[in-house]
Amino acid sequence: MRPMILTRGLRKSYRSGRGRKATVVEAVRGVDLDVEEGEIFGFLGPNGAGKTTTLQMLTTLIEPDGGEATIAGVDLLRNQAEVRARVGYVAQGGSTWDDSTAREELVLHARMHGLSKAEARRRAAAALEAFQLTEYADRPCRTYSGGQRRRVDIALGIIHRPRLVFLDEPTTGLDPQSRAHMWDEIRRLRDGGMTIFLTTHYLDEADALCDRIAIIDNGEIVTEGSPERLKREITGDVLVVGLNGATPRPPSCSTARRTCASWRPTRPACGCTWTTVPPRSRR
Ligand SMILES: Nc1ncnc2c1ncn2[C@@H]1O[C@H](COP(=O)(O)OP(=O)(O)OP(=O)(O)O)[C@@H](O)[C@H]1O
Repeated sequence: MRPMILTRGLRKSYRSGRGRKATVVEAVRGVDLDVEEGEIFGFLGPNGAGKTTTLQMLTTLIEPDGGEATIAGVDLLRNQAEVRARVGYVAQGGSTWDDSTAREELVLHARMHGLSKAEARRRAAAALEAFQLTEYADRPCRTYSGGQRRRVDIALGIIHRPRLVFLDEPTTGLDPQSRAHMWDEIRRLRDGGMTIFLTTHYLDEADALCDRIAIIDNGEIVTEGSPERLKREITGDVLVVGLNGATPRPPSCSTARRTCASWRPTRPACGCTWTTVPPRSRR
């Protein structure tokens, strides 16, 4: 197996404001990742953990402050154009226009990747077929259901047939049936030879879908491994990862850091499912 993503010490801080009022957020604090070719790799963590920032660095949308990365065999810092050509990226917010049809969007994206008109049309038709969208292909995107629109987003992200695709929360907002369909689509991409790196808030999604998972909190990877291994090893009371979009802050813990020994697995009032994982240092 070849590494598809390899990062060492990847870092990113954001500075807002000026002078004495300036604040710095260390969004990603030295992340090491090893993702093998052909894997579905899940990147899990609560709100504000650093998932999107990491994803945006890996897809060249923002520049790291430090560290190294090789993406699909290309040096991220030295050859961003080649990285972009080799990867697909499906953002959280989606990328379709309300008034365009799925077919128009797909043809346009294929053209932007340098394909001829005829080839772009062929690719669009094949993608519509593969994502079971042919029936709706010529209707404006505003008329699609959430699940259909998400399928169009993914078809757009891979129209240039990349070896590696990044999916930012691909199932957020979908109902359980549409989520299950989306999982099937993602597995099908992997079975076709693509490597998938996805972010998610949902532990059940990571468990059902991913070959391996890394959990990030407060800008650092706190644990990684296969879902089976993590489930076997999760015994600690040290870090609580909030699911369903909530950042967990147990009321008894004023520091809300994983060094705080008072953290215990609980079910908070917001109804989130929480889980506990040990930090790297205690594994
Ligand atoms: N442009 C920005 N300027 C300042 N701070 C930012 C910026 N983007 C992100 N941050 C901060 O960086 C940290 C990490 O944010 P990021 O969006 O990477 O987290 P996330 O894990 O993707 O969260 P979510 O699950 O809510 O999407 C957060 O504290 C966030 O407020």
